[in-house]
Amino acid sequence: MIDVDELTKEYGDVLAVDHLSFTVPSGQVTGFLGPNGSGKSTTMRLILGLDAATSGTATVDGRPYVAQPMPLRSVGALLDPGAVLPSRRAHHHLLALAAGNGIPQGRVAEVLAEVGLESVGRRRTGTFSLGMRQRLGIAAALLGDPPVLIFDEPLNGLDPEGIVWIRSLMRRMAAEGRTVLMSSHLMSEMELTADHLIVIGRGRLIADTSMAEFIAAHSDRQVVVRSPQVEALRRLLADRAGVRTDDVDGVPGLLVTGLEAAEIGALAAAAGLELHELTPRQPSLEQAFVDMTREAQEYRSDKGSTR
Ligand SMILES: Nc1ncnc2c1ncn2[C@@H]1O[C@H](COP(=O)(O)OP(=O)(O)OP(=O)(O)O)[C@@H](O)[C@H]1O
Repeated sequence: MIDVDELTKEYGDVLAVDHLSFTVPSGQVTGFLGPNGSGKSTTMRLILGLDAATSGTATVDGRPYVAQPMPLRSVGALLDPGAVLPSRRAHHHLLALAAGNGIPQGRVAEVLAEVGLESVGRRRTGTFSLGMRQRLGIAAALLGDPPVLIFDEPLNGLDPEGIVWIRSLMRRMAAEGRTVLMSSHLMSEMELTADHLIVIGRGRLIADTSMAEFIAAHSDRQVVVRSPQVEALRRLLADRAGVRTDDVDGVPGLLVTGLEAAEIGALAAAAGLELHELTPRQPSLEQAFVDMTREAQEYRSDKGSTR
């Protein structure tokens, strides 16, 4: 279990993490979300003792990372896949990590196979693509068979097969009872992978909730409506509902909030307007996140406006 308590990090004038508290439980995948610069990587670095907190604490299974007797056996992390010497061969890189953490050498071949790099293990990492470096970073994280895994943007550089592979790896690790914390900007993938979400904005906690609750709480029910008489339809609906232009799929239409599809159909029929599409939109994490971010920005500008 990861415990973050009133964690705060200042870089000069920048408050990167601001009295942040949350718990990441075991047995599920927890997604870590926030707009660019919201403090996700900083929080992960603080949990891993790579940076010192200004105040507050972060512990893994009750101890700070630096106090773990065999860190790689306690926590596996992928933060910066570029942080490998380019002249090092992949399996030498892993052997060195294993030796420093009391991990049997045989484990190196196992994790190389697990991440699909067994055939290139003898190659120098400088010749690796971004996706291959990412896989090597994941191999390093898995090396000590740790109960806690922390992944910062693990999907970067991965091809579609790699993305599906990460999803099943994360799900399997959680099903085995491990604690899995992962950040990603790929919302559709996050929606398929995570059970729980920690959402931050400007270093502060915005949401700590299940995926289903987050989507339900932050996305409005919307209906996509297309019509050859789109302007007349807009005028008809504007008094009764939220109406935005929506040119998803390249066909101009309206995105209507606050009316059911049947109500829109009835109104259009009564006004003699022709409809070409009337589709309730399934709420998604992507939509919820965009809506939430908009709310968070309003919250932030309220709080931040000193002029
Ligand atoms: N070493 C550092 N020195 C100064 N400022 C830093 C440092 N590391 C991070 N910051 C600042 O802290 C804030 C949070 O950055 P952080 O990288 O943690 O965000 P993030 O949520 O991971 O962003 P992204 O989604 O873009 O990866 C940013 O304003 C960033 O510029």
